[in-house]
Amino acid sequence: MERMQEEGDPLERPIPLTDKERLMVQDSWAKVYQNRDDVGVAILVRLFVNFPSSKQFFSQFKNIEEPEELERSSQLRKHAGRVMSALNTLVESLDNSDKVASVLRLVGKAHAVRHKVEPVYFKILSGVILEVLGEEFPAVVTPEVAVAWTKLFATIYCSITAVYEEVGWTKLSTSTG
Ligand code: HEM
Repeated sequence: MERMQEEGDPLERPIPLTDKERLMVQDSWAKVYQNRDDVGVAILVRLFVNFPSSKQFFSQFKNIEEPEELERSSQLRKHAGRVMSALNTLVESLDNSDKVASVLRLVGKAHAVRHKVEPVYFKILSGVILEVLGEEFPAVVTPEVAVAWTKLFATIYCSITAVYEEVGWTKLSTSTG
């Protein structure tokens, strides 16, 4: 019975990071964060190009398809900065579970209550981040480092969905799974 829980989507399995994995996440992030503007925009453009339904929440570019035009959108660039900055706070605070919980609470609450974003998009975004980081920083984001990041994203996703449940999120659509 218990083994059942170990199967399934790794992005939905919240296993705590080991000390070594925390360091791997922090070391790799330091290199990524040096290029935060470009990386953040590349991640979000990839999200919106590969998963066009994720654009529906953004008034200013929900009807834009051209990657170059998406890249220029100030609303996209602003959100990219916010995502990178929140991730930076989380990575810097891996030893402080209260801080991690409070950041995720704020992010979860705002996206559920104000932006009405289906929680599945957080999982989709995590997959896109892993993909872009692996491509852009192959020497840094080795398979072992990617496993550590996957564990962090699973923790983030589970905390976010817990907040969604707490605020009484009800699914509006079935089109995104
Ligand atoms: C790690 C993941 C994410 C982080 C850290 C994050 C962070 C933020 C922050 C800090 C804000 C601005 C403050 C606020 O209104 O609460 C924001 C706004 C917003 N986020 Fe996210 N976000 C994430 C993922 C997503 C995803 C996956 C979507 C949808 C696909 C999304 C859609 C939005 C929208 C629509 C806004 C409002 C944009 C605006 O008013 O211009 N976010 N996000």
